[in-house]
Amino acid sequence: MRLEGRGLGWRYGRESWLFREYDISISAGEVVGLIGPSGSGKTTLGRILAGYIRPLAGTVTLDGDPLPQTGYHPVQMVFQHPEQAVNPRWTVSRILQESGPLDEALNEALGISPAWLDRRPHELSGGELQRICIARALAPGTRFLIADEITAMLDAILQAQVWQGILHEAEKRRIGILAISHDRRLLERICTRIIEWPQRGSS
Ligand SMILES: Nc1ncnc2c1ncn2[C@@H]1O[C@H](COP(=O)(O)OP(=O)(O)OP(=O)(O)O)[C@@H](O)[C@H]1O
Repeated sequence: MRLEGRGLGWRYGRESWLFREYDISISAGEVVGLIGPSGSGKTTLGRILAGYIRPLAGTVTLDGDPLPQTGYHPVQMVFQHPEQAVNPRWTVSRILQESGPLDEALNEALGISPAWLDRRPHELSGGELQRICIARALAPGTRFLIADEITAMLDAILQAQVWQGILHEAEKRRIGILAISHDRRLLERICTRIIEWPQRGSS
């Protein structure tokens, strides 16, 4: 399976184009790093690939077909700020089950404590809540994961543990990953290849 963006272009309102004619392709099982300057449009690209926004130019396809409009989305995105991605009134257990039944082995691999399940988001730390968002995004229907600075708030040991859990799951299920990060050392450790995001105006 292949997630492909062809000729992608985006700009906000009348601002200059953040990117134009941008091509990107991620295959099943690949872990692709994306690194580049702050504010250059990497998150926006991720949102386009995950189907949150339609590109102003170009197309996104999964094995040649447009991204599905209904049902569970095979391209999941996890953001830098987990508190913005969950319903604050729901329990952790309900948040996790939004995308399918609880997966105890995956939760354990991500360092999710069973004691958190009855809590609400504000009763977890940012790093704890992020692991919930990651587990939710790795439901059985996920084929690609767009990971946007997802472990920036974790210390080095937890960061390593969480990525180990994600990579183990991805390898088992041949999930393709786009890891967006400013941390080149992290990307060099986890990725099969790294893409340098083009400078603004260079494409
Ligand atoms: N909804 C929006 N409306 C207008 N401008 C926006 C919007 N979202 C982002 N921008 C602007 O678009 C540019 C690209 O933002 P984006 O978040 O995609 O960059 P980024 O490369 O992911 O940045 P960072 O590495 O800092 O997370 C920035 O200048 C940002 O201020």
